[in-house]
Amino acid sequence: MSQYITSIGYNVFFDNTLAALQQFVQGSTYSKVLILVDRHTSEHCLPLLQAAMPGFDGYDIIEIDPGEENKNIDFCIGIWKMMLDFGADRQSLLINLGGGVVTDMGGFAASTFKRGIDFVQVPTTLLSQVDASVGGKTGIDMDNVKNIIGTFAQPKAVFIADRFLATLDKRQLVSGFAEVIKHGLIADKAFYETVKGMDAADLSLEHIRHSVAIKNEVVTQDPTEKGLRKILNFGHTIGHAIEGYSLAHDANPLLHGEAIAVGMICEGYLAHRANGLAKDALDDLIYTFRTHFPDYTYHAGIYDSLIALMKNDKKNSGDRIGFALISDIGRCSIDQFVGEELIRESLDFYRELVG
Ligand SMILES: NC(=O)c1ccc[n+]([C@@H]2O[C@H](COP(=O)([O-])OP(=O)(O)OC[C@H]3O[C@@H](n4cnc5c(N)ncnc54)[C@H](O)[C@@H]3O)[C@@H](O)[C@H]2O)c1
Ligand SMILES: O=C(O)C(=O)C[C@@H](O)[C@H](O)[C@H](O)COP(=O)(O)O
Ligand SMILES: [Zn+2]
Repeated sequence: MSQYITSIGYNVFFDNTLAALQQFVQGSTYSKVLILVDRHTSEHCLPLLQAAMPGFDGYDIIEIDPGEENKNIDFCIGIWKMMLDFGADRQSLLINLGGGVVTDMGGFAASTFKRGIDFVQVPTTLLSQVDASVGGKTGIDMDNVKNIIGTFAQPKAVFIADRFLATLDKRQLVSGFAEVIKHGLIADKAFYETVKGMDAADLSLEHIRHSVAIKNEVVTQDPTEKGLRKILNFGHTIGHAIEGYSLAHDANPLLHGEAIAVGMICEGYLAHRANGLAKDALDDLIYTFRTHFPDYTYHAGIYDSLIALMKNDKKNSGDRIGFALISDIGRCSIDQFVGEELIRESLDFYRELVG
């Protein structure tokens, strides 16, 4: 296995990762090093990082509460304030040690603090290792709209160590599996066929590396999502709306990957109705997601709220709601605009499917 993948001006390390991080930090001339963690990564991941950098204690820790509900401007202000309190300057480095919430919000905080300081991503969930830490999308949510404020800002490096996954609970692991399956569905049929029947816990570092390689192939060609990169958003127009809605209304809200899995079934239906996806491919996709993910039950009364959330999707054009839709397993089309009636039909389709 190659030691690293080169992305948009930085490397994604997979091998001897924490040693590579140590080399990066201790070989650098940063005036200050700050580490952003949430409460869980502070407990489970920070000790591994500290052990990998023996004798190095020249850093300050910023700790936030965990969870998507905290990926917002209030917590971001908290991060900026802590950076100020610790005396961070333009030559400082922020290490984001955590899942996608920490890497997205930490990347955003770093990319805007004093007009931008360096940051590196040390992803600690499956989801952030296969997807969120790579490609430079950073951001926060607002009013249940996902990632509506953000930047494209590339990290200086990404350090992926699968040993962090040992403390991740099963539900979180499976959530990340949704993005692994997505990468197969949009661009690599053989990979989809390989992983679709696997248990998320059996994914190896090589599967993680392959998943990153698929994403990297896309983002290096289109870093700021002018075209091709939109394929990475398959399942997200409806999935993000469901995630935002669930976050606001459910006692135990869906995780990102769980919502995207529902979104990929609904958008799979749209792909079948409007983009030539064969019925047997749709059935296969449905079987795969329903094998791995819990059903989500909702009633038709929420459709207006979901459509209102979809109207904020970044792929929209004017008043048209934009989608990336697969046309076959491993092939995906961008700039598919679908009318509200068919979107509602896809929501009905899922609702009837799960009874
Ligand atoms: N920027 C991108 O390209 C991109 C891609 C996909 C998803 N995302 C974003 O990522 C976020 C979801 O990320 P996530 O699924 O990693 O969620 P998360 O960051 O909320 O982490 C999930 C939970 O696991 C805990 N945790 C993290 N690492 C742990 C470990 N090693 N051991 C024990 N507990 C650990 C966290 O504290 C949290 O409670 C969403 O906000 C989504 O929008 C961004
Ligand atoms: O990297 C991308 O591009 C993606 O779309 C990856 C998605 O899995 C991820 O959830 C991303 O955060 C969605 O971005 P958004 O632009 O739809 O908010
Ligand atoms: Zn996603």
